[in-house]
Amino acid sequence: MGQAPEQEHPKKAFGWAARDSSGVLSPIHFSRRATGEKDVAFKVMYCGICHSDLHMLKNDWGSSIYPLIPGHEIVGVVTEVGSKVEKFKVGDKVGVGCMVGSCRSCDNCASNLESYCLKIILTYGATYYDGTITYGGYSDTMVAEEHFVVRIPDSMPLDASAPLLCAGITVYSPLKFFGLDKPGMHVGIVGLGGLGHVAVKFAKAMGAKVTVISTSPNKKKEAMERLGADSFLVSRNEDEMKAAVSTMDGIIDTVSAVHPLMPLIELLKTDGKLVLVGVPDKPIELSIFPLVKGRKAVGGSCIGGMKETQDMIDFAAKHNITADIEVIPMDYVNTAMERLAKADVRYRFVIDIGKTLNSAS
Ligand SMILES: NC(=O)c1ccc[n+]([C@@H]2O[C@H](COP(=O)([O-])OP(=O)(O)OC[C@H]3O[C@@H](n4cnc5c(N)ncnc54)[C@H](O)[C@@H]3O)[C@@H](O)[C@H]2O)c1
Ligand SMILES: [Zn+2]
Ligand SMILES: [Zn+2]
Repeated sequence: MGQAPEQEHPKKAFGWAARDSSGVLSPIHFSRRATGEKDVAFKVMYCGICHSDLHMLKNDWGSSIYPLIPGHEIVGVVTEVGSKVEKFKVGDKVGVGCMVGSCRSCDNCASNLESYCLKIILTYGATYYDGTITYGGYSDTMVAEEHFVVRIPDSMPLDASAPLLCAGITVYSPLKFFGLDKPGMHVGIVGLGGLGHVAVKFAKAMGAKVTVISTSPNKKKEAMERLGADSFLVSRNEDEMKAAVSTMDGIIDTVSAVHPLMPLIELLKTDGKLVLVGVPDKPIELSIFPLVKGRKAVGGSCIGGMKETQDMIDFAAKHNITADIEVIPMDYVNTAMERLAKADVRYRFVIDIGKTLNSAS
C-alpha cells in the first residue's frame, strides 16, 4: 500500500486551458493540491471530450471561470494514495467523472444521489473546499477524494471506458430510474452523439427495444448494424414520425441544442416519459395539452451518484459495453472541438493524454 506522507505544498501540474470564451485551448502550468489523507492521486492516461466541455469552454451556461481546464471523463493509473484511503492502491486503474465533492450529509448524499446535492463540486470550474478552483482531466495528473473515484475493471480498455464516466452514467441512470431498463420496454434515443450512442448500447443490454430518433438519415445503417438499434426514425420525416405515434414507453433526449419537443411527446404511449439529459443554452417551448391527454411526463436527469456510477461501470464490463471512440493527440483538441460542434465524430473523442501531453508542446 503506497501510503503517502501528508504534504504541505501543492504539486506542479500541466494541462491545456481556455483563457476566455473564445474557448481556444492552449498549454498551461498550474498546481494541484498535495494528496490528502482521503485522496487518490493518479496519472491521467485518457480523457474523453464531452459536449459539456464545449458548452463550458464557450461559457454557454454563463458559469465558466477562466482559465478553464476541462475534462470529466478521466481515466488513469493510481500513483499515490492518502493514509486513510481504503479501496485503492498504487497501480490501480481508476476514473473520475463529473464531480469531485458534495456535502456528504444532506438527504441526496445519504441516498447515494450526490449529483443532486446542492453543494456538489464539479470536476472543473468549481470552487473546492479549500477555496481553490477545480481543474479537469485535460492535464497530466489528477487528485480526488476516494469517494469520487471509481474502479475500472482490468478487463476494460482504458481509452474506450473513459466516456462511460459522464456519457455512460448520464444515460444509464435515467434508464433505470424511469423504469426503462426492463425487457419489452420500447425506448427512443434522440441524438446519436456521445451520450446517444452509449444509451443505445445500455438500453439494448437491459433488454429494451431501441429506436434511434435522429435528424441524420445517414446514421441509420450504423445505428442498426454497429450499435444494435432495432429501428430508426428520421425526425424530419413526417410520415415516419406519424407512423410511430404512441409507441414508446420512454425517450432519452440527448440533443445539445434547442429543438422541438412536441413531435417527441407524440411518440410516447400513455404514461410515457420524455427524459431530457441534453442541456441547450436556451429554454425550450412546451405545450401542456399533449402531456395532459396521455398522462405523460417530461423530466430531466443529471449524471448519477457514485454508487450507481460504479454499478454502471461493472454492468458495462459484464456486457462488453464501451464507447466508440476516435483517439486524438492533445494538440488536436481545438480541431476536435470544431468537429464536435458540427457533430462530426463517431462518437466520442478521447484524448491520449498519457502519450501526447508533454510540457514541451
Ligand atoms: N444531464 C447530464 O448530466 C449531462 C451529462 C453530460 C452531457 N450533457 C449534455 O448532453 C448534451 C449532449 O452531449 P454529448 O456529449 O452527447 O454531445 P454530442 O455533440 O456528442 O451529441 C449531441 C447530438 O445531438 C445532435 N444535435 C445537435 N443539435 C441538434 C438539433 N438542433 N436537433 C437535433 N439533433 C441535434 C447532434 O447531431 C449529436 O448527435 C449536451 O448538451 C451536454 O452538455 C448532460
Ligand atoms: Zn459530460
Ligand atoms: Zn449533499
